[in-house]
Amino acid sequence: MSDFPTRIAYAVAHEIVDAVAIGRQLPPERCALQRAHGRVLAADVYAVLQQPPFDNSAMDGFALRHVDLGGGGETALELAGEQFAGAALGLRIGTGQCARITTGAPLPAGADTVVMKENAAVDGNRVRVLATPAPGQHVRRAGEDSAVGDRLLQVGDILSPSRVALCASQGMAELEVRRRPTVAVFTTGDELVEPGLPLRPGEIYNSNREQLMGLLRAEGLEPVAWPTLPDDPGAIESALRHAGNAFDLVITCGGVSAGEKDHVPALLQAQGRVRFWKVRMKPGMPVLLAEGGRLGEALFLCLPGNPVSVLATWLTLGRRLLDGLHGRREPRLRLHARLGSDWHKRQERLEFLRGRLHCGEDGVLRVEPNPADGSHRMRAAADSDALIVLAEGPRDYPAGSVVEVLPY
Ligand SMILES: Nc1nc2c(c(=O)[nH]1)N[C@H]1C(S)=C(S)[C@@H](COP(=O)(O)OP(=O)(O)OC[C@H]3O[C@@H](n4cnc5c(N)ncnc54)[C@H](O)[C@@H]3O)O[C@H]1N2
Ligand code: MOO
Repeated sequence: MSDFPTRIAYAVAHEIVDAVAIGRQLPPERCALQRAHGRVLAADVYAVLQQPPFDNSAMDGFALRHVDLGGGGETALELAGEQFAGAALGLRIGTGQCARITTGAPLPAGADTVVMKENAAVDGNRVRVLATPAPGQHVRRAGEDSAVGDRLLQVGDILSPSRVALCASQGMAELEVRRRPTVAVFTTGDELVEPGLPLRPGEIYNSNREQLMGLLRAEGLEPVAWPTLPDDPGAIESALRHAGNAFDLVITCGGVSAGEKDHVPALLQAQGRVRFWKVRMKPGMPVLLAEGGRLGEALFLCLPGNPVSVLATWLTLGRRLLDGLHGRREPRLRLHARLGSDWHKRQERLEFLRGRLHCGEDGVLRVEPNPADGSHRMRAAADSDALIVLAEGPRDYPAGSVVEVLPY
């Protein structure tokens, strides 16, 4: 009997990943605004300024007092000055007057409405208003977007460009974000050769490293790739111990299944604390999650060697672990699509297919499963842009069935 969960359901793997991550949330750090894109906020953001900070014009035109406009017909007003976007000049608009104004310029005192220049004609210092604006038209009111003290963003929010811009509009030059984990990436296997070098019979090129590095970088991480490990328990232990003491997250790939050369599970069972090994999903079944124990403080996420298993386990479990470590508040967008053709599962295990997404003019998202479903079929993964999640249990999925999809 193993003293850790094994052959667990996908949903249980998610629960364990969440529990492990919550106990290891990364500490906050200050970060320059310009570097905050994509980071996760570690503190709520409150407005220190009202927005807009002052009443201002939404159009290039003339600021006026609405009471001065006649009921519907043309009105001539005296041009009393100009206020462009920039320092407020302290202009005041009196009865029968107006001021030239540009978009974003502070509204002169007394004015309450803007007529856009296309609806006005200038004749010396007279301005004829050709089409009467509604009261208050084209004025952006101070504070209509936010008031001082409003909570603008919350702990755990991802800093999208709009959110970084929102902080910039508040004058914030630094933000409190979660530190990103440091990540070491290992590929293992005596058969692996680096692209660019000659192959001998029985050997293959190492493709998983680049796949993993790309997937990790897409999350904004800066992973460090270690030299490929041979299928040698001593070499694996030594390298993983070094990494386990120096990184937050160690990701290995290969050597995690049942073969004579699969040394990773035994090492982590002996030296670390395995949180689960083997999830009832295909591909990716032998995936293992462990705390380092005597191998160091790091978390160890050990992915199966088959290339599509790497993709599936990272997208479904790895990213979730990362989100938990970051304390990400909003879950990633969950998408569903209609299957473009029938699919029959050969077994009951949860299965990830690869497929291509497209959204027709009817607004319905559809996904066409790729028939090459082996976990070594990299070309099918490359021809696709989404994983299709077929839940544990049902085996027959007629075309048109609604399935979850994970774009990649
Ligand atoms: N008797 C059993 N055999 C296998 C089982 C099982 O439960 N019992 N599980 C199968 C499943 S499912 C998977 S997935 C694989 C996973 O095996 P490992 O994680 O031990 O991975 P390896 O054996 O090292 O490699 C599997 C496969 O992938 C190729 N590979 C490995 N690393 C790379 C790389 N960096 N780049 C490209 N290709 C790589 C490797 O050559 C193998 O072909 O085990 C099944 N077997
Ligand atoms: O689970 Mo393995 O990942 O089928 O190929």
